[in-house]
Amino acid sequence: METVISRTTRVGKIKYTNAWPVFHSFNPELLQHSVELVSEVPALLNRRMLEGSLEVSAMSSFAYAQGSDHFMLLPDLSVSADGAVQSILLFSREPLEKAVNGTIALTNTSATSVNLLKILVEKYLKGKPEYFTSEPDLTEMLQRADAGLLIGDHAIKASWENNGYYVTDLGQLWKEWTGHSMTFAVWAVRREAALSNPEAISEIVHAFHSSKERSLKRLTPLIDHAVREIGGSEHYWHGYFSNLCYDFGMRQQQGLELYFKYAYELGLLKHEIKLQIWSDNTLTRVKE
Ligand SMILES: C=C(O[C@@H]1C=C(C(=O)O)C=C[C@H]1O)C(=O)O
Repeated sequence: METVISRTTRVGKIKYTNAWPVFHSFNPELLQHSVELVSEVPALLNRRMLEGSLEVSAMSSFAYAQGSDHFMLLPDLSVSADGAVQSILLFSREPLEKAVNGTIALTNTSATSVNLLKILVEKYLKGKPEYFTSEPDLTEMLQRADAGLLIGDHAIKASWENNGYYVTDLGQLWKEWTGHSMTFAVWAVRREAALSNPEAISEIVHAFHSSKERSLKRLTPLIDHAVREIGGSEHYWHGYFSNLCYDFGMRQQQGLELYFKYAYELGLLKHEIKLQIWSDNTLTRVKE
């Protein structure tokens, strides 16, 4: 674990399209404080946040919970879905009821969704599969397993292929079972950075909020970029970005708290989680 807190704030960016609206207009060069942007899949950002080599990051909500003593959540930022999400998908050779008693390959890029799958399988579907972790390659996964879990752009691309697999959207299944929204990613700051560099964190939070607002007001630049970089149609991406929710209000918090409760009950999390949200005011109080 690093103990030196550099004055440059290292900020992690999820490199999947689902997080683009918060990052699209987030330009470190326009900020007064020094910011270095690190673009990676969620599992790597999670590891770096937990070991302390990033100060701020979008990360798997499950990984936030694992290290919640060290983190505060940044307000009103998340990647959530109230129902189908379109990019957290279980592909199976057999219908779901059968697949959940076979072998399931789990992408090594995720933390939230692999544990969401375990919760759904164990508590809702009453399955007893064997799991193994794999690179996010569906063909390889299904050579060894009955089903494979993909997230992000890997899931999106696989959903476009006419591969004949059964496809289960975990956001939809969660909603069907619990009636709740599901939060896959949150934005967090390490506590020591929030205390030692409050002005930088405040500037970064405001920059995220204005990027999000700008993107959602005008999706066209993001849609064009996604079509160029990933493929698919404008119609697809318009639907995808409009369907996801980037807020972290009561509805999202309640869904996430339920997910953490179930994860704790199954022993996937070692302790119960109380959401702690950063604000300019809290910091003023802490400093007094
Ligand atoms: C909506 C998504 O949410 C992602 C899922 C994550 C996870 O499972 O750990 C982490 C970050 C999110 O960006 C997605 O990847 O499609």
